[in-house]
Amino acid sequence: MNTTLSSALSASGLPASLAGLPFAKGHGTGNDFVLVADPDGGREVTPAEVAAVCDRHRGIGADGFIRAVRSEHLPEGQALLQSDPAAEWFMDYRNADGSISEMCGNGVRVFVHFLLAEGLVNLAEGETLTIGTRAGIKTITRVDSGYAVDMGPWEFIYPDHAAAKAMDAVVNADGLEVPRPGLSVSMGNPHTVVALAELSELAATQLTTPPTVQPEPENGTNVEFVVPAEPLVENGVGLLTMRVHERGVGETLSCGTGACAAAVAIRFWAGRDAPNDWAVTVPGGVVGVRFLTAEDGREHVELSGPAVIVARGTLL
Ligand SMILES: N[C@@H](CCC[C@H](N)C(=O)O)C(=O)O
Repeated sequence: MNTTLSSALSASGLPASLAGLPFAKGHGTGNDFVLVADPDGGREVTPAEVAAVCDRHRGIGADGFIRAVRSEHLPEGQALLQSDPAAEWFMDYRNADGSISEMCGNGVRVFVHFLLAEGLVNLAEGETLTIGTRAGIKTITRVDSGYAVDMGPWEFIYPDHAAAKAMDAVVNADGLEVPRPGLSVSMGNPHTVVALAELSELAATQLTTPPTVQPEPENGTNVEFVVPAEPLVENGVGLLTMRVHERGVGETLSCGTGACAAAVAIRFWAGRDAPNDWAVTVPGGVVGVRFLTAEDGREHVELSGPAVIVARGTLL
């Protein structure tokens, strides 16, 4: 046995550096996270530590790892405090493989729910809170069904190409009969959205191996396969069903930024009469997406959905 490695592990098999660390486990529509409070920023985590904790067989198991740090203790957070001194808390988000992502839409709701459960913030229904993320400051409102997050403006990853052709990528996945056109959308993090005609096609798509995307955005991409309902709109709400393969994770039961990107792409393809309100059904539940004109005069995307904490514990 490699003595260096074994001495770095505790009896649990987790990195010894993690022993004694208190954590919570939570999820938003089945997209699950291990959460750790590190108010003073003294507990930086390595990719190997994150991957060990998120391991579904030998760790706690999760799609992502979230560290709650006071913004003043991270360089990224300090920069954000200049524009919003109220953004006291920073969501330090990692994918299950230890890689950093700029943003996590389900994670941000669970993050705020965790801050509340830990007594680190107060937030009554109808009140808002700003928090720092690597995709900038986000404003979260506590609503009766959970949390509504102003995710900010969406963007095309390849603006000229997308506007001209309505698609900018070719996507293939096991189970698809032929490669499909995709549209690359940034919600702070990268997404490539593919529309499928039938739910049977969505079910046949295999996401145990990553889809291929040509061209792939520079830092990789999350890939959403989306079936628009027929008819698309019911009572003013656009209806979508989606599965996702997440960068740094694999297939997940839900992806909040992915649901936003899916609504952006389908609304773009649907044209002028497409609605501003969308309900996106994912394997883990339903999230809401709304397009609204924000105070800055730009179109923002609002994501809403539940957040749950299911356990607290201590790593051994
Ligand atoms: N599940 C998240 C997205 C997490 C980050 C993603 N895997 C990436 O690498 O960009 C969500 O709810 O948005």
